[in-house]
Amino acid sequence: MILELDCGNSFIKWRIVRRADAVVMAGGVVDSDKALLLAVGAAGLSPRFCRLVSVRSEEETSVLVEALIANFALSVRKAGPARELAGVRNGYEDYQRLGLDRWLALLGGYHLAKRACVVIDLGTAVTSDFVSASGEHLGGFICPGMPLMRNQLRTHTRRIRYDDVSAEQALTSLAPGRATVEAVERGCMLMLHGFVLTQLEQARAQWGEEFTLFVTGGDASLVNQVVPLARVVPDLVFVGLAIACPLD
Ligand SMILES: Nc1ncnc2c1ncn2[C@@H]1O[C@H](COP(=O)(O)OP(=O)(O)OP(=O)(O)O)[C@@H](O)[C@H]1O
Ligand SMILES: CC(C)(CO)[C@@H](O)C(=O)NCCC(=O)O
Ligand SMILES: [K+]
Repeated sequence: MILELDCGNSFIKWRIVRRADAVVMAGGVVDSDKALLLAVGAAGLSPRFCRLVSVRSEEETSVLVEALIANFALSVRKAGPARELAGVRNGYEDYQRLGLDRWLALLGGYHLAKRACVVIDLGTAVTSDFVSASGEHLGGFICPGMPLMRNQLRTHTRRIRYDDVSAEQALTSLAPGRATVEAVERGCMLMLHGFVLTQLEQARAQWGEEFTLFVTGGDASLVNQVVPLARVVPDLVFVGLAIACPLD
């Protein structure tokens, strides 16, 4: 069994896959190291190996790795930056600065598409990355995700206040809002839609229709309707993780 972790800024996505055939045996989303240790322990599968990607600080990541080793006596491999891997060339001026979750998701996308692709990851932040048919990573974009947009408005204004239930109800339509909650929720949603559509425009300008658009991340479902042809691959980071951290 292999424990796989995607340590994001807000949550840790985890799963345990069988080594022989990569079948997913257990998995989930947790919001702390402690919750992760509990969840993995409760799965009762005793993974002997762990591979992980983290966009957290070195210190935070080390604390987690130590805890995993102490609790489960497994050997841990961390994905690291690379100039080039699996036929893809990192497009950043300083390749070490590209977020490792982005790097793995685009490696996963290129591996699945085997042609030009755009990878959009909707989490705490929303990111987009472009890879050409020949495996050149052309760069990408970073902007705030839905939770950050809405929290910035709540934090920096005095009169924007509403609860989660009304937020969810507000999103049953995207018509102009007639209440604060509708105006904010629908406004932020349209920002997200607009972002996704401009990515599509840039891709078409470069490649015509010869590319694959991937959508991943916890909030992927928010943009489904605007890009019906997109491939929604929730575990794209894990696809890349297996490429970056092979066990043998
Ligand atoms: N306690 C929870 N249990 C199950 N799912 C949760 C829980 N908390 C959040 N989620 C969901 O898990 C997903 C988190 O994945 P996401 O890709 O957004 O990760 P993130 O850490 O916020 O972002 P990033 O990896 O980009 O930094 C979201 O869809 C969120 O709604
Ligand atoms: C952009 C995030 C936060 C998305 O999770 C992550 O990929 C990250 O911390 N990246 C480092 C900055 C960069 O990619 O340019
Ligand atoms: K992510």
